[in-house]
Amino acid sequence: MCGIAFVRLRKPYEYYLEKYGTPLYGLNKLYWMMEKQRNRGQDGAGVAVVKLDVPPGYRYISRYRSIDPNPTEKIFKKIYKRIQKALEGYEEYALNAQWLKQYVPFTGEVLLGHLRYGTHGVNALENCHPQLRQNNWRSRNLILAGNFNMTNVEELFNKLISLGQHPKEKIDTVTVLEKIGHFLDEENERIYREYKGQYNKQEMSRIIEENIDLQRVLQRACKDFDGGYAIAGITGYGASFIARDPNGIRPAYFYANEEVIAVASERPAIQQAFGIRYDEIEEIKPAHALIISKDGRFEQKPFIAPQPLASCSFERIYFSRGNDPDIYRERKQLGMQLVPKILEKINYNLEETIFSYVPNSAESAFLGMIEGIERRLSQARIEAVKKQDIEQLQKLETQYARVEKLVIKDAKLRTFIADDHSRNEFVSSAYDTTLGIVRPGIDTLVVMDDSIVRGTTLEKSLLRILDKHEPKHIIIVSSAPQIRFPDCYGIDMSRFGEFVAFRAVWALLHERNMENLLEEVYHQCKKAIAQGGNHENYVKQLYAPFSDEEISDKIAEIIRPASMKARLSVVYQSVEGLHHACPHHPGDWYFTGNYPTPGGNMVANRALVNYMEGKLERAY
Ligand SMILES: O=P(O)(O)OC[C@H]1O[C@H](OP(=O)(O)OP(=O)(O)O)[C@H](O)[C@@H]1O
Ligand SMILES: NC(=O)CC[C@H](N)C(=O)O
Repeated sequence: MCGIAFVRLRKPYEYYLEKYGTPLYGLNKLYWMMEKQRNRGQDGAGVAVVKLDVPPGYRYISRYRSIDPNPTEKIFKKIYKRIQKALEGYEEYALNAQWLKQYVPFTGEVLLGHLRYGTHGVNALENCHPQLRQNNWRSRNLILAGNFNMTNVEELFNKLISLGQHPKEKIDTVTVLEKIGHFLDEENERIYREYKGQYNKQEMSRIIEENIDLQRVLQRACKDFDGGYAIAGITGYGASFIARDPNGIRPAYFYANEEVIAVASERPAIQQAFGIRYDEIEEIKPAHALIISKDGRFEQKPFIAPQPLASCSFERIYFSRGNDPDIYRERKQLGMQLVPKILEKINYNLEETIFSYVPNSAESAFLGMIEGIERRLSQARIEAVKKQDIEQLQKLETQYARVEKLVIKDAKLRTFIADDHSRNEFVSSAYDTTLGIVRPGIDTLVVMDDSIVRGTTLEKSLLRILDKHEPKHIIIVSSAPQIRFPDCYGIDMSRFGEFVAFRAVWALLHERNMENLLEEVYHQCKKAIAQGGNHENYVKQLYAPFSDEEISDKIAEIIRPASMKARLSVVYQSVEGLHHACPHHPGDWYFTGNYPTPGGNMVANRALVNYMEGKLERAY
């Protein structure tokens, strides 16, 4: 998913030194926003700072990146230490803007931070953002960091080659950087040609910087992008942009006052760093870029034709921080609306049921579920009073939802976004439980989780732990619907073999001797890939013959550890339920296979072919 954090100081640098008494004002805000977005990426982080109007001969771009287990902390420690060291013996200049900007790194007005959750390329330092495209002409420098994933990297890569470029790697970060960089170069040339003869070469640099049209650069650079993106870029002279994809798949928010412009992938990061109200934060409109000129003026400008809204609902269910007030309410609603299904599963027997949840992102959905149960109980009491049904009233008087904290998560990190190599081991050691609470052989456990993707968290850890309580029945409730299809817009879920829902369908197809459907779909997908162009998502046909319940039951069979004694059921959210709870984030391709871009269908088709042919590579 990746997280972006951006700060633009709109006033002269000395203003902040005077007002806040420190050269670290912008950096501290950036640090805060990055810390509050650590949920978005654990593979690495990076920070780049651009200083405005530094004389030639002095560095004006500083950048640190890290793939340390605590990368943000590591980077900022290093930055602060570096600044402190530069000031040693020169303490009297600590608030001298001109001196700081000439001699101390990271003392600039335009700051960009990034937390990486890699979807293309390995978890190496060189793949961390911000990425730099350097040049001796200041206006040709480009610094880029983004939350994005492109489905058509191959095509974009080939286009770069046809332009005569020689890209150093075939990953989307490089392709995106080179693509935008190329059109920034062309924009430089366009202006040069326009003013040629009117100014000398040195003056020309200023003229170019004054006239660069970033909207035009983005219009030309992004037109072939097929993917989800929120991309932040800074030019060497300080003008910057944050561009959001035409479907609004990836999130981006901003806040501006007379001192700063701040951008982040999530609202709580901005709200907390600046101590403001939520209604002061705006969403960057899909298909628009927030363009900030060198002098600090800003405007949202369209750069691509808008497409139907498909904002990622998985952001709401799991990815984003749960303390965004809207997300909090949506998650509660997701949990609340599962109550009828759950009550049915436990035969309305609250006395012998314990409710709990998997920390952390499922907590709000769990609270919603409990609120839903309490509401139903109070409704039932009101009805019993109305009917003067004393017996029912007496029964209801002692009924309540038995809530216990059964699962404890020791690890601070998120298991889902841990890299593939360490994930299994990490999952098995991440959770612990509180024994001695459940009545063996009597109680049923209802445990809320936000998502079941690979099912490894349940299979390798939670079910084993929960079964130690010797409950009669364990019901795992997922606040998200079944994850059936790959994501190709920023979440690293690109192989069918990773989805427990797909493994379930695979098993069902074989059990019912439907291998011919599998063969047929495989050939359709293969043909589509060979033909290229726009195709439908043929893989949907594999899910079509089965009901949600059939797939859920098969999932329960698959994730059930061999040693487990309790009965096991899995209850999922429906897709309609998801849309009801999160009406403004209709993107649901991982649940439905309805991709908002043609490249998405191709990714699903390719992922199936890869699976059938035993290829483990990503499908984009
Ligand atoms: O089915 P799986 O593929 O195994 O993954 C799903 C699990 O991973 C996530 O937890 P995570 O530890 O990432 O995050 P959290 O603590 O923020 O909820 C999610 O909340 C599920 O519990
Ligand atoms: N999750 C993301 O947004 C990833 C960004 C980019 N595709 C990378 O792999 O680094």
